[in-house]
Amino acid sequence: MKPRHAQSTADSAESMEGLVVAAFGRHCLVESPDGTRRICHPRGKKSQVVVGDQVRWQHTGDEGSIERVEERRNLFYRQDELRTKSFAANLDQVLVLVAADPEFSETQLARALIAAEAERIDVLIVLNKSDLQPAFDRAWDRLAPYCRMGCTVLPLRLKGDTAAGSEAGIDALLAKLAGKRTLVLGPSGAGKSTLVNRLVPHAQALTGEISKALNSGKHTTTSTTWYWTDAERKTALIDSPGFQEFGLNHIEPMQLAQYMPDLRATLGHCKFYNCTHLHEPGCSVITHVQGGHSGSELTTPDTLAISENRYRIYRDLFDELSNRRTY
Ligand SMILES: Nc1nc2c(ncn2[C@@H]2O[C@H](COP(=O)(O)OP(=O)(O)OP(=O)(O)O)[C@@H](O)[C@H]2O)c(=O)[nH]1
Ligand SMILES: [Zn+2]
Repeated sequence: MKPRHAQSTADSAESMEGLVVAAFGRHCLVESPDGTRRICHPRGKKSQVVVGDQVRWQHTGDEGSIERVEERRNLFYRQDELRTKSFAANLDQVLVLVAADPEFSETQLARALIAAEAERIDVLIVLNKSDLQPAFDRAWDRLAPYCRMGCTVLPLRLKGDTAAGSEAGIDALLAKLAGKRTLVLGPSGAGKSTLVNRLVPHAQALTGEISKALNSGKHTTTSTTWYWTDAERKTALIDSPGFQEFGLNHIEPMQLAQYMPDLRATLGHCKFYNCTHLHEPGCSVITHVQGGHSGSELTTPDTLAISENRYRIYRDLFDELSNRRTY
């Protein structure tokens, strides 16, 4: 089930507003508009809060009890056969950080972008380690289809071996983040911790404090954390693990092409209204796949070209989602 709108019956006049900035099991940390933070517990067994939720809460001694979760603008989540994992709610954008090295998985990237599209959340792709050549240029070329389909793709260098290799691209990135709530995802080794530490002073200390408060001193390496990058608390980075194993069980296979902007641009002209775009004759998607699956020879450059890799990802995902087990 998709926990889009968890609500309890109580809505007392004494309740106060707050923002969920960390969640772990049945505890969460709620920040008041004045910046103070307090451990709260959701009331009722079913109500579930996620980082980014706006809530109404009441004092219960030193802690608080969550009375109500406000309706979510969006909820970014993944779902595999066994469970649903919510990353965060009410996001302005998802930033996928990949690097020239280690080589990133395009399938993983595509999955995260599809999950964002399905919730109508903007995406931003950042390619880190521009100091590493020729790996960087190769990775940049692999991202060309993403630029073509309308994603913003930014180059970045957070570190380098030489003096000349100090940071670059950070200003352009900051401009994209300003005033927004951005979930940061990325494969291990891409530089996610380096980025968070660069943009959030004292991030490590803060994470330590949160773990201690929520998890009685143990390290919660698997939880999602909210950071303000500015004293005014206008720009937020939400750091979350879980880029690997990005399950899309919540996506209907027949909807999949709608969530892939390059495929979506070619929709509406297939011969069959219920075309799966896998093998049907007269399929407008297949016509635009680079490498010519349709056999049709286009004489002018195809502005709607779909890369072979992107189409392969579509086919594999369609197959996976059609064969998923439902409970
Ligand atoms: N050459 C180069 N190395 C970088 C750059 N940015 C980060 N690194 C290095 O890449 C390595 C991985 O960075 P981390 O920030 O630990 O990566 P991470 O994504 O948090 O990875 P996990 O901790 O495994 O999740 C570190 O050794 C960083 O110093 C860069 O722009 N260029
Ligand atoms: Zn089709």
